[in-house]
Amino acid sequence: MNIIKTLDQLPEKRPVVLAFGFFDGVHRGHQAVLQACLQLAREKKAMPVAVTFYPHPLTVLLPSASIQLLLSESEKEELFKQMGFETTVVISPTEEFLGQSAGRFLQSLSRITSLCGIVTGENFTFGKNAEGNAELLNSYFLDKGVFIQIVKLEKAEGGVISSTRIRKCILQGDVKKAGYFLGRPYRICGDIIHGFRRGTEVLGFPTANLKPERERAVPGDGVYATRAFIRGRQYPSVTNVGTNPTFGNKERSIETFIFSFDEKIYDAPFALEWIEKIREEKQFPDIEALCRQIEEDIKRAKQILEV
Ligand SMILES: Cc1cc2nc3c(=O)[nH]c(=O)nc-3n(C[C@H](O)[C@H](O)[C@H](O)COP(=O)(O)O)c2cc1C
Ligand SMILES: Nc1ncnc2c1ncn2[C@@H]1O[C@H](COP(=O)(O)OP(=O)(O)OP(=O)(O)O)[C@@H](O)[C@H]1O
Repeated sequence: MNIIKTLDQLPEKRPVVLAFGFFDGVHRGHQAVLQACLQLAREKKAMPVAVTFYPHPLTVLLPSASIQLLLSESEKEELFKQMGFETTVVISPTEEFLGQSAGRFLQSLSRITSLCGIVTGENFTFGKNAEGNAELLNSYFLDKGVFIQIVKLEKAEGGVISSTRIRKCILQGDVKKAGYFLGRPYRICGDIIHGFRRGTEVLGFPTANLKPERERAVPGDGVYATRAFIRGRQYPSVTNVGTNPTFGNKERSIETFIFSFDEKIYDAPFALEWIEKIREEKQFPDIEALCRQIEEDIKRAKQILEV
């Protein structure tokens, strides 16, 4: 994947079709925009380019805001690549960039000599206070030889699919619905860290403790059917998110019990796919009651994962 940092660095000789957005999650709505960009580029014999941002514009305008993202920068680029994009522009948005008027942004686009098409969704906005919209983009380029394609909004379950809506589902534990809106299960990559070793020594259910990236959306507390990915292989598993009230931990942890697995995995890259919530995390009166419940959780996870 060829990553460039500004629109000025786009090739001057080869025509380009751009798709604009933050694209967090690369959900089904984003996929419609990106597919339309690939298709238009094929028709125009042009290079399709996804134009995105990092960090999230909100955190630039409001540094105290914390946003819980659905993808890391590299995961988003990998998804663009899998769809067929060879080049991505990742703009680091400054306050000045975000504060420019819609008119100035349009002028800067019209200076790209190789620009032959732009694709966005119906709800795309740009410029200070989101004053520019898809309609303005269309009217501005009407007589400038740049084809503007506005993609209809992808909807599901009574509303428009959006990154914000998917983040809410995940925080509320509805990872099944999040996966439906994303078009694939929600996935978190991260390092394995050491827990208190109670899982192995007290309960008989050893767990891999996942430490996700700092800005990552983590499903709400509860027990989930999950799939773990280690060294390119996938394993059915069950994951508890929470503070382990039975033991009164202070910190929230993400602990995965992988079925039929007894390797040491501290240094291996680890990823977890979240399939469906099983139950809330609870305080148990004793360790035996917790263990009995974990046995039930494993049975239910196996049903959900069909293993
Ligand atoms: C499937 C599963 C379900 C769990 N459910 C609960 C729960 O409801 N309440 C709780 O206090 N701890 C629960 N735990 C967490 C255990 O308390 C935890 O695995 C144990 O404290 C080991 O922690 P350690 O890895 O830090 O040693 C669950 C663990 C697993 C694997
Ligand atoms: N449901 C959708 N259907 C079609 N296009 C969409 C949809 N949602 C977003 N888009 C388009 O995808 C591009 C990226 O949008 P953006 O990153 O703002 O996503 P979003 O899901 O709307 O995010 P947020 O929830 O943060 O507003 C834009 O061109 C936008 O118009």
